[in-house]
Amino acid sequence: MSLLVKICGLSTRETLDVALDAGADMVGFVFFPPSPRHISLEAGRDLGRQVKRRALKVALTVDADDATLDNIMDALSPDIFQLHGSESVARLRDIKQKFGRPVMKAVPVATSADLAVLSGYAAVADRILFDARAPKDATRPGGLGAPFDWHLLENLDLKLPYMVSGGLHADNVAEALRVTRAGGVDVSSGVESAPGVKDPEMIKAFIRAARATQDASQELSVR
Ligand SMILES: O=C(O)c1ccccc1N[C@@H]1O[C@H](COP(=O)(O)O)[C@@H](O)[C@H]1O
Repeated sequence: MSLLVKICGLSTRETLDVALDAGADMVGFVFFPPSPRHISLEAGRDLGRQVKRRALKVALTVDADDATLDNIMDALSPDIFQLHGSESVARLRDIKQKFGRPVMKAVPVATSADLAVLSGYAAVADRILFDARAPKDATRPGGLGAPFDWHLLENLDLKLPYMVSGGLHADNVAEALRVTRAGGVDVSSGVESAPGVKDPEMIKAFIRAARATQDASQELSVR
């Protein structure tokens, strides 16, 4: 299966176009006011229209209530929800049933004990996103540009598709993919010149570097 590349935290028409033109499979929009990448519903509506099915639209939320998700559905009509808070298995089931969209559950990772939650989520999530666990005093649970120890996923036996994120950038994405064997990668800080400010050249370099790992593995398999 081909590698999924997600560029998250897009907030301008210009950088969204750069990500789409460079071949992002998923474009993420953050609906979480404490984040420097938070966008309004109106911006979500506008950016969502611009996507025109060139990539999957991902709505990132953190422990959002039904009213918030309803508003996001109306504005962005996301293809998938990225649930980046402490949403329970029951809440995932509830969201899927109420909103009829697949869900990608972010699982914070710092030690192997953090993987214990997988058996519960695997029964209901459509995809798992492994992200670095944020420090206790962080203002947000992700988007901090910090990696986790990818070797914790080395012996992972998960039937669901999964992606990795946390501190990825053009120079380490190949190694992250090699170690984790993930089917996708997600980046925010690693393609920014400052928190919330996406950099077109960094977006292009990230997508190029991720795709290069795919080309290399295809080359190996035809030999
Ligand atoms: O981007 C944010 O501000 C954010 C806020 C709240 C939860 C998650 C957030 N971002 C996600 O975190 C990971 C890692 O990001 P980074 O590349 O280390 O900056 C990624 O999945 C973002 O989508």
